[in-house]
Amino acid sequence: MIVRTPLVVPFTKMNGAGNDFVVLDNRFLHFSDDELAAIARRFCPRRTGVGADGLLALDEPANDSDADFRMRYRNADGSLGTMCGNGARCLARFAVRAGLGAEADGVVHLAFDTDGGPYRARVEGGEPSGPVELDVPPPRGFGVADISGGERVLQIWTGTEHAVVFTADVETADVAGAGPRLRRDPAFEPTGANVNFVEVVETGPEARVRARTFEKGVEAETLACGTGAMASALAARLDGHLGDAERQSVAVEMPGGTLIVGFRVDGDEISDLTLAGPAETVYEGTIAWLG
Ligand SMILES: N[C@H](CCC[C@H](N)C(=O)O)C(=O)O
Repeated sequence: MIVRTPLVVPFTKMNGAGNDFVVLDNRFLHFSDDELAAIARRFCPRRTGVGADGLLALDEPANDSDADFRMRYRNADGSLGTMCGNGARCLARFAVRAGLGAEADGVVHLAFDTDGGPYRARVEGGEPSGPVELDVPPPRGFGVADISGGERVLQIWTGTEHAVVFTADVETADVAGAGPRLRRDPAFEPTGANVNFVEVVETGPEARVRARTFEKGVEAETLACGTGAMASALAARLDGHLGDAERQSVAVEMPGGTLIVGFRVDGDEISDLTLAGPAETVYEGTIAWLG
């Protein structure tokens, strides 16, 4: 009989507005991309694993980067997510607990690299929860997607691919039906897209929308999606639903909580994009990894 001893791996369970993650300090674990994908597939399932929408790994930054850390993200099915807005907010809080960043007036400032570009975070003091705000690189590729069925769907890249569908009532939107269909539409090949259903509730400089997101890689609706909240807010503004304020704030109400998206608009140029919302540590544990 072959007896193998599992590697005991410490992890932290975190969530941002109910979008939940298994978080590893990979500076000491050195898991490869393939290993992180396999760990996500093994431990993200809710009945046979820890239960999470994705896996976050905190890594050393590249040698030529002066960031505090590098974020790596895997969806629950092991696929790569180039960026995860809620995950980034959680990993920033995790990094502060690991002693990274510089404090000024009770706020810790961090810079980190992701597969979707360089980010900055401001983490407000206190544990285990509190607001974390991100400075986000500008979005790309806003436009009407060329969907096979001919329905009107917008697309925008906010660190990862997003589709946006406007609806009069987000409660009754067909997230479980239209979500997986649009997610695999040829218009979004080769990566596929996360699909956001968005209802505009209040217009103006301090606007409010309700949104629900079907996430690729989780292949289900999640309780909140940070890059999806930004996609929803930006598409609502750029598609003409919110007005013409130069400085735009949008409260994006998702099933698990509210995320605040801010940006500046000059014609169709977007700058100073921010994403803020809660990030919470729930528990610490160990997982037994047999490789
Ligand atoms: N929940 C994440 C998005 C994960 C993106 C992922 N599902 C993908 O694009 O593969 C967020 O807060 O932004």
